[in-house]
Amino acid sequence: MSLLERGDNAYLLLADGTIFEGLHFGVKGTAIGEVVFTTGMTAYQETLTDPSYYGQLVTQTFPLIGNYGVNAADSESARSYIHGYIVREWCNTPSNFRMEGDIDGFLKEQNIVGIYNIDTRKLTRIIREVGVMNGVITTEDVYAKKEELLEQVRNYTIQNAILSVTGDEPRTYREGTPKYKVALYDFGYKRNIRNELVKRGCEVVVLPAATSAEELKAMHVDGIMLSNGPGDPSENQAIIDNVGEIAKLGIPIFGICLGHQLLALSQGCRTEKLKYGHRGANQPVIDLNSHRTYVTSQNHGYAVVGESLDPEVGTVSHINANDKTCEGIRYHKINAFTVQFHPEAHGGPLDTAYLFDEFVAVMEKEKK
Ligand SMILES: NC(=O)CC[C@H](N)C(=O)O
Repeated sequence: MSLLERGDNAYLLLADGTIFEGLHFGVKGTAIGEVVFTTGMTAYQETLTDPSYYGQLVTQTFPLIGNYGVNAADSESARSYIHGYIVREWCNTPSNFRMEGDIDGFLKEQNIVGIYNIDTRKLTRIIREVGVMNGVITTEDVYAKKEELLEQVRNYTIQNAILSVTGDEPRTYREGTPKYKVALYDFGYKRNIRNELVKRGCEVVVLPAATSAEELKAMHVDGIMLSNGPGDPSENQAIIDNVGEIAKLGIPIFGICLGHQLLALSQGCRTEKLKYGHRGANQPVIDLNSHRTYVTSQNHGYAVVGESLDPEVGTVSHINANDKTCEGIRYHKINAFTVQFHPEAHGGPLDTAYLFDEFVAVMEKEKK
């Protein structure tokens, strides 16, 4: 019997009432979330462990997932925060010299409900046409419980996102004799952001999201990294106010994704929800200064409204080549630059890793 014919039933019910019938992998149960798609053809483990996916049901547009297995080294955080996983087909005979297990085992270990053998192309087309919507994966009889589930699905919102994923105490990482000390604000950070900094001679102190500007000041850091993270950026007023205070310290700042959005909000910008977001490893981004286009890794559902940026405060430095939304800002009055995409990749191309070099160069200049 092929993998596609085997196993217990699972269902995906969307907020608009559409039902997909599939089979279950991972754990059994019922999981509600916002259904989003990612177009990354590889790096499923990095996707599963990127805390920015907190509260979402993630579907992969690539039809075969799991063929190179999973391992401890490739996780982007200590655990997975996604609510559910949706694929066309998963591979139960993975093969790779680095593998330590398979995707089904990984989902079971992480307590994640998965569904496979559904038409993920059809699902993606619905999301692209209608926009991101909530849904539920269940291994129970969806037809018997449809109305009850629909009510829960329609009332679902991602809440307390940052506080659900941030660490509870500062942690320091270094290699050899570091030259710079960087505070990494953990809004749900991906490990490779930390690694890219450590690799460039930084001692990285990962800080809980609520660490105040005053506490930070006492640490005498050379630079501040504002991390990626989950949820609607505008729903974090206390953190946005704190980021505004942090920006006043005069310490060089580099922000990625949620960090970019939070800094922009603190500087008077607005954010908006995109129809279906940018998630994948081949998003084209134009650097408006050099006119070069970079292929970038992305995972976001919201964006800073470029027009809401006061020209005295900053300039939009990058835009998305597809929908022209804001992908980066250079600030004039504070020593900061931020990007909506992921220069740390994992997965995806390393085209924009040079931004970490730029951040180090800014810190070096400030030191002198
Ligand atoms: N990767 C991120 O930092 C995502 C930021 C934010 N949660 C969004 O969806 O837009």
